[in-house]
Amino acid sequence: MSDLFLDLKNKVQQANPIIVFPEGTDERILEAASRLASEKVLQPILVGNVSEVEGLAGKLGHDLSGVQILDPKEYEGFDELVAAFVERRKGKATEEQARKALLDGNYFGTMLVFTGKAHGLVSGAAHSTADTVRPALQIIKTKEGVKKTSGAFIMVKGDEKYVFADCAINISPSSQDLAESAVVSAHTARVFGIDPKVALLSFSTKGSANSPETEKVVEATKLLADMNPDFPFDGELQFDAAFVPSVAQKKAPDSLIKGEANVFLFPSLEAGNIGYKMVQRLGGYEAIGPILQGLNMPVNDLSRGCNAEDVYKLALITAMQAL
Ligand SMILES: CC(C)(COP(=O)(O)OP(=O)(O)OC[C@H]1O[C@@H](n2cnc3c(N)ncnc32)[C@H](O)[C@@H]1OP(=O)(O)O)[C@@H](O)C(=O)NCCC(=O)NCCS
Ligand SMILES: CC(=O)OP(=O)(O)O
Repeated sequence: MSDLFLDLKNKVQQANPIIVFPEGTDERILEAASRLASEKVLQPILVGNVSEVEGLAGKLGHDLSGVQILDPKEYEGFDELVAAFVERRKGKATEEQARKALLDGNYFGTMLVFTGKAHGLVSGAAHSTADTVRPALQIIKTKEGVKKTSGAFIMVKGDEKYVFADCAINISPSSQDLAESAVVSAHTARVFGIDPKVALLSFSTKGSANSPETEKVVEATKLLADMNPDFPFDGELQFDAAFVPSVAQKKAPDSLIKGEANVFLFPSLEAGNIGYKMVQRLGGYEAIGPILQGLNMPVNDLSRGCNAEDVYKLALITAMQAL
């Protein structure tokens, strides 16, 4: 495991937080939860039918000592969660709707986090991003000053670390969304020991093309400048002008980041989601995330293409966000 994650593990281990995994019968989740508990890194809660979860763990040879299993149908605090859900949704859910929703692992797990019974949640190995994050958007909500959450990936290969955003949430971000996302992504970079140099990406560099799509990124760069952030940034830049110093010199000689960007803001979810998967699958980078940025409490999504190691690492990140 890289220094980044060994460091995270040491930090998290001291606090030993409770992390809920709504997909208790997913093999990758079981493997990661068993490992996290046996290494005493954190206290996992698996959501699911107890005999089903235990049966599968037994079959796969995973020890569940130190792992709690909660079945929403049998949970003794269920009525309390229903009342808290109805209260939080303020007229948007009846008691009957709340009872139905809370039988779903993602809603149940999110309410455990919201009510302080767990410190964070990791899901999405077997659910789409929409189904994983919707409960968090409705219940946990964004922090003061953050209008929209966005999904960042930490892309890691050896000592190289980059932040890619938004690869998961906002399908067609506005220029304001992009500027705000740049600020929270720079914050995410710092959490992972990256000194942020932010590029707002486009298919155009400094006016080499002109269209509503390029204008959106130009406008986002201006809005970001108005926010007076404490990190270097530039846009609109093509990826090569953002990442390769010799190309930056040709295409954007006055660029503040000089082809040394390490935080990349994609102009649309199409670009971000396709881009991260290409770098992961063709470039051989580990892609850890998506880390949901700007929420009040840590809830993180997995790609359905994840493996147990990805679950383990995203759980470490989630636990660290909870410290
Ligand atoms: C994220 C997503 C699921 C939200 O869509 P949705 O469920 O239709 O959202 P709605 O517009 O119904 O809003 C539901 C709630 O979430 C909130 N919300 C929606 N998007 C949000 C965002 N980006 N940040 C914060 N809150 C958000 C809304 O304000 C609303 O809150 P309310 O019910 O308290 O009023 C949707 O944008 C989506 O599907 N994105 C793409 C996900 C994806 O497939 N990614 C690729 C794989 S990673
Ligand atoms: C993040 C992501 O793309 O998730 P999935 O692969 O599950 O759609």
